[in-house]
Amino acid sequence: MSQETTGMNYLTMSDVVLDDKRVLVRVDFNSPMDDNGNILDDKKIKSHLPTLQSLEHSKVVLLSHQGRPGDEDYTPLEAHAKLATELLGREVTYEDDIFSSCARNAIKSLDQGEVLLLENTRFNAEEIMNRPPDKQAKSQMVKKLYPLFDLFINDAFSVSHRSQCSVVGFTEVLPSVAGMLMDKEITGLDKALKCHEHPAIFVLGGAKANDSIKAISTILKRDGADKILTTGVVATIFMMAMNIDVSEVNRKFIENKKYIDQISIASRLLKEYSGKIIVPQDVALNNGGERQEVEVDKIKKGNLPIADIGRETIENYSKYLKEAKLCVFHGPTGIFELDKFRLGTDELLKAATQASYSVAGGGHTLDAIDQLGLGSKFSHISMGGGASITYLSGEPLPGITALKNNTFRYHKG
Ligand SMILES: Nc1ncnc2c1ncn2[C@@H]1O[C@H](COP(=O)(O)OP(=O)(O)O)[C@@H](O)[C@H]1O
Ligand SMILES: O=C(OP(=O)(O)O)[C@H](O)COP(=O)(O)O
Repeated sequence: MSQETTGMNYLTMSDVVLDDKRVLVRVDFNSPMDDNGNILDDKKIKSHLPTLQSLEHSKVVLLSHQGRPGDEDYTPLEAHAKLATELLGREVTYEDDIFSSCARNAIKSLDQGEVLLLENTRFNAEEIMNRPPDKQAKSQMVKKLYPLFDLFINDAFSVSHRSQCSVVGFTEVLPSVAGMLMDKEITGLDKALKCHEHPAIFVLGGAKANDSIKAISTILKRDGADKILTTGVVATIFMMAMNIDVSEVNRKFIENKKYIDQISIASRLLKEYSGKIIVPQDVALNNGGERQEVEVDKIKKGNLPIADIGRETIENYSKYLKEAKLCVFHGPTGIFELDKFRLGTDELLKAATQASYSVAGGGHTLDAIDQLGLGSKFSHISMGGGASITYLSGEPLPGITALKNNTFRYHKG
């Protein structure tokens, strides 16, 4: 049983018999993809190898999502099965459905040691309706699949902040345990959660700004950070909350991302926690592919997209990070995929490693860390961006709560 800090515990793979069992594993293979459907980075898939290697005498079925409906990286999982086959050194068969009779027959005919990857869970409409576990247990996916298994393993920490069918539904109806990656993530992040040394600095950027803004609210409520340094799309929203004119193109960007409602939340947070949330003083605009640095009150002039934080901000934020005892870094500071706009991400990642305990999370963030060769310099690297900051905000993650509740339901003795 885990030694997790927050009271109730969950079981791990070493608490149960795995050999000969029919095991359903929720993994998170969601990876950066190029326009041709190729996987750009194998870290997410690799991170599950310890769990999959421990299941070599079980009949294993994997569930994962990839992207979000409407996004360009919302793809089938065929490429993921191929890459998993290479990485695992054993065949991972791909089934292009989730719970049709074809998929169920393929599951039933699995032999010991075989691994089958089902289709992208988000191809099923019920998956992305965030609902409580008891409701998710009544979804078609759960009802059709669960009778075919003896055990459910949640190894997908990085999506456990979502109350989605494949994350919380099976724990209602099957004995369930945490996978090895899940357990490692919780252990690493608990050290940061228990670190009461100050200053504690969070650098929050990237594109999933609603997750970050929700976490900022919870972090500041529990006095969990001395400063929140905003970057990326999160910073654009806070600038708008401060009535900085970010120009039409950036306003449209926020609108298209459906983040307009986040502006008033950001405005409330700025008032409520005065001095805690820091907003860039300058940014780098994308002027025909070139880096054009301007003070934030000059953004309105050019109607050009914000693509990174500026040099003055980098310098200012680096000063905070030099003093930090705890640093949590989530999300690139800009469009780091373009060489001209990766300066902020590179410099702040380097500065973040100087903290006594440093945590970084999120697929793109880890990609940037890899490119800099900084992986070993962080105290804990989390596969989940949104999940890790939610965890560090002190808010329970539905996927982990579901595992804990399962312990009491199925393993009382
Ligand atoms: N100012 C910005 N405008 C548009 N996109 C941005 C900006 N800053 C960062 N991004 C984009 O955010 C993406 C990563 O965000 P996110 O998925 O939240 O990070 P992670 O995968 O590390 O959790 C990157 O593709 C990056 O180009
Ligand atoms: O990559 C993920 O999250 P992250 O970008 O916060 O690290 C997870 O796969 C969750 O994906 P989601 O944010 O579409 O639910």
